[in-house]
Amino acid sequence: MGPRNSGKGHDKHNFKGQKALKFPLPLAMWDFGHCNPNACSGKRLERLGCIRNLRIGQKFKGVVVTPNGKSPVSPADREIFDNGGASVVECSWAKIDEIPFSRIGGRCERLLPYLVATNPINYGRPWRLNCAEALAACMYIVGYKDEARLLMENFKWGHAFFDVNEELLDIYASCKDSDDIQQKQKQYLEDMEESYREQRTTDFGDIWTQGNLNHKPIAVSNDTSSSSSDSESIEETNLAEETTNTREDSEQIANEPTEEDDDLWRNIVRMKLKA
Ligand SMILES: C[S@@+](CC[C@H](N)C(=O)[O-])C[C@H]1O[C@@H](n2cnc3c(N)ncnc32)[C@H](O)[C@@H]1O
Repeated sequence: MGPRNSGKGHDKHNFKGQKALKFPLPLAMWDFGHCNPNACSGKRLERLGCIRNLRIGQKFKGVVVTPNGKSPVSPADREIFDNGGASVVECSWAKIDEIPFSRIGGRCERLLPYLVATNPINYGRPWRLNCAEALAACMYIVGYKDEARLLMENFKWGHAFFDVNEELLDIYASCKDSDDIQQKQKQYLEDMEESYREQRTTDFGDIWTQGNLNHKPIAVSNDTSSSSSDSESIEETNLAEETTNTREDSEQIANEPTEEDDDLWRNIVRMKLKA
């Protein structure tokens, strides 16, 4: 489904001297061309006329959603968003080391708080959102909830992002600033970890009634087949392999857990998705 213009009051957001985009808020990206055009959410948004390209060396005056940020985006960034929109860095997670962060970015560089990817490549993986998810999360948190949903309507799996993250997104959107978000995020993660550990204790208690479970695989509910039937899906498997083979990049995102934690968190997410 193509983007709809959700209407009033957004004309002022179109960039001066730029062709009006087919999305009501100004979105932009630095595209490093790492990803297959058929599998890349940023390129898809570009094809649909929802996002514009930035040059390397060009700074962005709105909110820059980037692993190079130091604090999470929050409702306190609303004014900056209104003055310039939001941008992302379209690149492969595997090649994030190669990004010349000093030549891109802007004055408002932000991380995203804990959220779970639902795109077919990184489904169920915390922190590692694709460009469309990252822009939608930023819009939602600063208060453009309808526009965030509108953007994700361009992806077959887009609704899942809100199915999985809505509770958290609403918590973040109701925060005052990034400190508040960090506090709420910490509390949320601690609660989730605790309920996961409790659940595991219960499962362990039950284990004696289930015979030998050695090597029994964990039931994983991250089947992407149902969501990978759109045109982007053909190359996604390759990209997924590329991504999972380069886990050493995980420390690139300040809040991202270590590889051990990553497994823990994926299990927690699975538990939550099954609940
Ligand atoms: C690394 S690219 C991967 C793009 C992917 N190939 C796609 O199809 O969209 C994702 C971009 O989204 C933003 N992003 C995603 N998760 C983020 C997070 N946790 N914190 C900050 N930025 C994030 C960053 O701009 C990042 O460079």
